[in-house]
Amino acid sequence: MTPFSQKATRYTPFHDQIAVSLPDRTWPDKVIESAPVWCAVDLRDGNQALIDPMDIERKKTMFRTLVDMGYKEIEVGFPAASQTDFDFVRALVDEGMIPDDVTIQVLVQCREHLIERTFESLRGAKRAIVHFYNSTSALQRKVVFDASRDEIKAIATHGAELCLKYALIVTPDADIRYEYSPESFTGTELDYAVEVCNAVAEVIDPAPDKPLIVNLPATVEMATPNVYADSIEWFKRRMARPESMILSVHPHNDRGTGVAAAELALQAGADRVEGCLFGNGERTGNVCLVTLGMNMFSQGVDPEIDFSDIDSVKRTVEYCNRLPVHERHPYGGDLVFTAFSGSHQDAIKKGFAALEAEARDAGVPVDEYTWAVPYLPVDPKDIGRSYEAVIRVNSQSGKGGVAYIMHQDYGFDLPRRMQIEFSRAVQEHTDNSGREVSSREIHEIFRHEYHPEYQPNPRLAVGSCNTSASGDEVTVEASVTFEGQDHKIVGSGNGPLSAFVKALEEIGVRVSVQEYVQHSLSTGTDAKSAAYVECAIGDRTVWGAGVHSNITLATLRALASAVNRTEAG
Ligand SMILES: CC(=O)SCCNC(=O)CCNC(=O)[C@H](O)C(C)(C)COP(=O)(O)OP(=O)(O)OC[C@H]1O[C@@H](n2cnc3c(N)ncnc32)[C@H](O)[C@@H]1OP(=O)(O)O
Ligand SMILES: CC(C)C(=O)C(=O)O
Ligand SMILES: [Mg+2]
Repeated sequence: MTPFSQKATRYTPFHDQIAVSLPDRTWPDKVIESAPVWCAVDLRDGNQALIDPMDIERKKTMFRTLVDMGYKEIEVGFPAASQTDFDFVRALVDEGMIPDDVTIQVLVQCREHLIERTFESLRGAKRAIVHFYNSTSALQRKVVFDASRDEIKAIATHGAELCLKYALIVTPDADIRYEYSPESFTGTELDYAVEVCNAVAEVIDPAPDKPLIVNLPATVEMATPNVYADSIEWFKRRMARPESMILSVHPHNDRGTGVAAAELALQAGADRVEGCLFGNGERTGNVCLVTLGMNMFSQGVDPEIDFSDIDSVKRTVEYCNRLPVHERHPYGGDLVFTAFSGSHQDAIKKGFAALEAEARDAGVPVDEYTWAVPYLPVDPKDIGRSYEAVIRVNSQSGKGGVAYIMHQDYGFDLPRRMQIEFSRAVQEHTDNSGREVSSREIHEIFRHEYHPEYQPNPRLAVGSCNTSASGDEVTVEASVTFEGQDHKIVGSGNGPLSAFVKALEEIGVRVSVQEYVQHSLSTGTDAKSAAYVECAIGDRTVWGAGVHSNITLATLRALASAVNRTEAG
């Protein structure tokens, strides 16, 4: 059997098939500064690639979603192909579902009976784009049509003539515009593609106020996206009636670079882009309209499409297509705003804190302040997603992620060295389980580690306490249980904590406090306080935590929590 490494010799490099030479290209220096004309082809190209094509209810749902998002040109089907597609176009027209600022588009081959039926589907429509196509590629001319260049060009021009004919006969009162696609453009010699499109333009006779859309599909993506961009710029320079022609692109994603191809094509002068939500479509899909639009948004360019509730768009697309959107799909996937790894979590946590501080200093609401958080290209909230899933913890996570969850979900603002200590406890758990640990589980681990009432076999428990002050001196009287014995202990110091440390000496507990932090709990039961103490006890340094509505009791419990984390000595 031929080894895999030698099988590559079966494939012809693209540059040996199609010559694209544009040494004076200008597109690499261009920047996308405004939205193109978008055309959503989910209901045609997307639908023709589905395992189970959409039924009429699904089609209506998809159509409404596309309209609500702001798409103004929507390819709604191939009405001559099936009764379902025909009926759907009829339903859109008859039920008045097409808003005045939206134009439906229908696709048809350059064959008379199909063109006639297509116009029948549009009877009564106010306006539409009739999109006719034939393949022009060298390969298809040979194997599908067995026809010469001139014969293939004649299919296109005859298709254009038939469209004009049936528009007059069937839809004389409608505002019909035309789109022509030299299908398999990427496999077509460029000089020939321009010859065919200019010949079609000659027949259609477009005008600036009624332009012809010339759509150059990467029916199969065959080369790197810079080659597509070169071909678009090359073509645009040679369009016979540039003022009356709209240059449209229709990238597919066979090489996984559909988005890049569309973006470089826009730099190269394309005016319009056809694609599908979340990249549904033939084989590896059409170019993803969500990614393209959101890429613009993330560069400060208004895509003129509303992505403010991306989850609901995703749910609709999954319902209509009966295909899942991948968890890693740009912008919409479930995991794309989630960091599991420690250093990312640390940076995100610091980024959020810095953003909030800068917005506060500038007196600007944080959701209007210039976005800059590491690892998050856009603010998830701008597209209707929450911060809940931004940080998730598994064995790859570090203290930043654990601290973020403790703060975000439970209001605990753990001191830095305590974060390090606690994250070791969480890490031990994730290493043992080998899986992600939920926010609830992290809280549970925290309680077992630090809360005196949950700690296993606590040595020291604080019951009630009284404090009194005289001058600078504070006296604490506390009832405690230590290693099973109840005690009433008293001590004085310059604050309740040092007084309690002193009192504990009465029962032989020696503690040296290294750090003490307290704050009110900002979430949940607002009236409570949290206290954290770092203590040297014997030869160990450990943290303890306490929560109570009384700050002194929270502090004493924190100290007890630290004692409970050491062995009897
Ligand atoms: C790249 C794309 O996405 S293109 C769009 C593809 N989408 C679809 O095809 C979905 C809907 N299509 C269909 O349901 C069917 O193809 C129909 C109903 C339109 C036509 O069905 P049929 O006539 O039975 O068959 P089919 O599509 O195979 O037609 C093939 C014939 O049309 C010719 N043909 C194919 N495309 C075109 C075209 N665009 N213009 C003119 N002739 C064409 C072929 O050469 C072939 O001719 P032959 O029979 O003389 O060999
Ligand atoms: C019909 C055409 C535009 C098409 O879908 C393609 O070439 O991919
Ligand atoms: Mg296509």
